Amino acid sequence: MFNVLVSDPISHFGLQQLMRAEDVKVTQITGLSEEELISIIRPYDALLVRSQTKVTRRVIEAGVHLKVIGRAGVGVDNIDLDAATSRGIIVINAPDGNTVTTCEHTFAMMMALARHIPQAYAKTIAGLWDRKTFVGVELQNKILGVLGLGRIGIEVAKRAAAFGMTVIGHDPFLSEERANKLGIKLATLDEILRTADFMTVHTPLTNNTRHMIAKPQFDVMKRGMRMINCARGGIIDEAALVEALDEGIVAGAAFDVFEHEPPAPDHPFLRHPKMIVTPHLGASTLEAQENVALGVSEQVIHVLRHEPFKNAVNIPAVSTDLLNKLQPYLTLCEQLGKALAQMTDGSVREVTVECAGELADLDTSSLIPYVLKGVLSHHLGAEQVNIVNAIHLAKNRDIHFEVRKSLSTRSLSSEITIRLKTTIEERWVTGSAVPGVGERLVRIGPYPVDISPEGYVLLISQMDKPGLIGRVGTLLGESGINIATMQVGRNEVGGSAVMILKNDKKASKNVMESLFAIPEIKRVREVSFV
Ligand SMILES: NC(=O)C1=CN([C@@H]2O[C@H](COP(=O)(O)OP(=O)(O)OC[C@H]3O[C@@H](n4cnc5c(N)ncnc54)[C@H](O)[C@@H]3O)[C@@H](O)[C@H]2O)C=CC1
Ligand SMILES: O=C(O)C(=O)COP(=O)(O)O
Repeated sequence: MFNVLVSDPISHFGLQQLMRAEDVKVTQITGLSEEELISIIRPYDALLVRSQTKVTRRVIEAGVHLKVIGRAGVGVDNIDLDAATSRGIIVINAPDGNTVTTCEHTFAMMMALARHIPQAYAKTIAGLWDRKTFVGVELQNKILGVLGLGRIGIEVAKRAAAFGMTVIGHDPFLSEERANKLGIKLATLDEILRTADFMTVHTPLTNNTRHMIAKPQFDVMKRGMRMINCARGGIIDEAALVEALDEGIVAGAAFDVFEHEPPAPDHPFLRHPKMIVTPHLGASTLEAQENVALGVSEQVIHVLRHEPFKNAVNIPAVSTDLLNKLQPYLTLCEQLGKALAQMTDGSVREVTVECAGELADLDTSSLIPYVLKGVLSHHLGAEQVNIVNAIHLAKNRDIHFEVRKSLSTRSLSSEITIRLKTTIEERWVTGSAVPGVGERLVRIGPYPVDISPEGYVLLISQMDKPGLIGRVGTLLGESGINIATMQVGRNEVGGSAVMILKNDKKASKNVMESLFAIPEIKRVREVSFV
């Protein structure tokens, strides 16, 4: 049974997905302080949050059974991603469900700002009929600067065009071609600051975007600009904005988000006559809440059940098409890594993944976590390593890793060679995934083999001498070890040779020592794929 804790108000409709699952027990407790969350998190396998719960390093460390943190929404700045990644906890969000709803809120804010709707409403219901103070501006023929042209920014740009606005935008990841198609003129931040009549931000809050708009930016800004922030508090420096409002640089600002939420009662935004504010309502529509709760619940169940999942924010995203092509090689990579870790002495320094054949045409960088998982789990314990934290653990240990492409393939259409360099030696193994047959080890170092990576494999390096195979067979037989398959290879008659035996049982320490005591045997290793 998987225990799931829901610590923020999440749509019941979406949660039903979790509640109906026979192997999931859902507990919903909202409004917890950090200390309270720490005190109850221990038995939970999954934590589901929105933006209120701060999933700090301390919370993550107390959640010793956590496998996944689900964010029913987009922004994950309330979750310590480094802490989750280093603990191998998958963080999942629901990236699409909040797009339209936040875009529409941005427009609601932009229009309310242009026409002073909240201020006019307050006066009207107070019994005053003031038509002079609230003369607004039109959106038509104005320049809208959009900072961050991802899902929400692009939807905002599309709607702005329908209002007759000219849209200029800045996003390091939007190509000129795509921008042209969307009718957006790409601009630098400086150009936006100097020319836009309205500016709206739609970036995530990161170390790069924190205070992206601060005093130096207000200093060059077009006088009379109106600003909207329905993304995250902290992207625009709050104190600098208040100053710019007071100096008349900014004509008005509409904010849905604050650097600290909820803001203190004396926060200057709350009583500034040129500001309008909402309490982080961008995502708060029935439709969006159902969408994000459903989306994240589905993926959390997949993670818990070890089924394929999507929308993880701390694992590099791979397209479904690429993932389908790489799928047959994922287990192979882990097994090859596992084999090498058991075959080598010394501490691991370098791991290289060399792809040959058709694989060489693909982006195979996502194979790395699987190889590292195989290598590291031998040293650190299988429980400690997974594909989320494998890269992090390798980097922490100064293990260098890279993917190389090789254009040649000696036998099968696609092969993967993993090389492991340690402080004292370098070894390599090659494998392939054969349709209908599964994973195969096709070379150990230079020696061709054909082994399915399962069970126990004895690797013996010896001198090529008559009678040796018989002696090894007898020794294993007398120890009750059944040999499933045996392969031998040599460089030259009487030279160095290898013997690879696949056994049904693990060889004991005594057996290993007896084998090594045979004078012609130079090295014996057992690789366990169990
Ligand atoms: N007020 C609310 O309730 C909601 C707020 N949000 C906020 O909106 C943000 C954006 O959401 P989406 O559009 O779905 O995310 P997205 O990931 O699709 O788009 C973000 C865009 O910002 C761009 N970007 C990053 N750094 C930048 C920089 N320095 N300058 C310019 N562009 C930069 C990225 O390249 C990306 O295209 C979220 O991260 C979240 O913080 C999202 C949903 C609801
Ligand atoms: O999805 C996001 O990034 C949001 O900001 C929405 O936050 P919320 O789920 O409403 O607390």
